[in-house]
Amino acid sequence: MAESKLQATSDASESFPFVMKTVQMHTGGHPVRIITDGYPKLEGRTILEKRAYVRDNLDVFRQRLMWEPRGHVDMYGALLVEPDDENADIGVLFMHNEGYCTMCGHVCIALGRYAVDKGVVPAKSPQTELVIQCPTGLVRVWVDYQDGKSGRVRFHSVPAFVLALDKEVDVPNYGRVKVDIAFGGTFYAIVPDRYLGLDLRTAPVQAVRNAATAVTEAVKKAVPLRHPEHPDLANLTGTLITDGRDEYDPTPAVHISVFGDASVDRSPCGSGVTARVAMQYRRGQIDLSKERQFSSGTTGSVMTGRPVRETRCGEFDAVIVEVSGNPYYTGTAEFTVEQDDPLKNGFLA
Ligand SMILES: O=C(O)[C@H]1NCC[C@@H]1O
Repeated sequence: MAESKLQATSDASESFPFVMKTVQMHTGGHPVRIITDGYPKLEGRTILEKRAYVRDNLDVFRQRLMWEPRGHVDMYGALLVEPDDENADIGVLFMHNEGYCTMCGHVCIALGRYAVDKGVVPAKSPQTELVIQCPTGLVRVWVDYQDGKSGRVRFHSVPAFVLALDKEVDVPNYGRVKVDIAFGGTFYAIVPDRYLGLDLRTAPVQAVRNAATAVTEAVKKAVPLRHPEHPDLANLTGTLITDGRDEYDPTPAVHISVFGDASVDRSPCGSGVTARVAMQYRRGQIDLSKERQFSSGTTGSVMTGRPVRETRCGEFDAVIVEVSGNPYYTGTAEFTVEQDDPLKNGFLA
């Protein structure tokens, strides 16, 4: 398959000084560090097995690239892997400050553009279609392509569904709070800001980070998650604190996604947009084919979200959601790891 030339993995054993190479992009302000060289060869037949393998055997490589001094608490990475589904053009594992998310929309948007620019699929105007295999499943991607330049990207993720509406959870320091829990390739708790005594328009990001983290921890303790297809998909990635403006409106709805170990998304969070649209659709607040704008409360960057068709996921009524956004290149990097560096494997201060 054409993607093998993009693999970042090799049989080479680790020797120092160790070098890791990346291409850097961002979608809506959130970093996408695409690893192009320096990862050991992965084991595992399926993409979920490969995800488990890197988590259990190669986590130090994530720490070196996501944590300080090469990264930071809000860094995000993408490791390209051989897909195990013949319908996929490329496979990807996602990584952040804490581990390996099963779906990431802002990376799929950046990776769509990157894959077209690298010739994984032949570029076609006005748009080029490709399929990315993510741990959550196959994601269809369309990349605008005009006059030899790739641009805006939209994707259809796996079926999105609601697990719970208005679930009451005790959140230490915030009281009893009603949360929605929805799956947009991974699970999110969704809570309007006023339920937590916040106003997204004025709250300091640190206050949002703290409140969302408290909700995530409380939901993890109180609500058992399940996914009909695989137990590895039953993870709560984080919490979306929203402006509560879920009835359809042509102006952007705002939210902030806090995921992993209290990492704050600069983008509107593609999997979070998918989950929020699934929740809005279930509540009858948005119609099929009506597009809504979603703005990040951190940067003001915008993604669109649109329910496109109903489907099922096991016992759940589900919906396919289209999300779009703009990815940009920010550079390339070559990172060095020296053997005698006591902090060579990274840290979070
Ligand atoms: O866009 C997204 O879906 C992601 N952004 C960071 C956290 C999520 O994985």
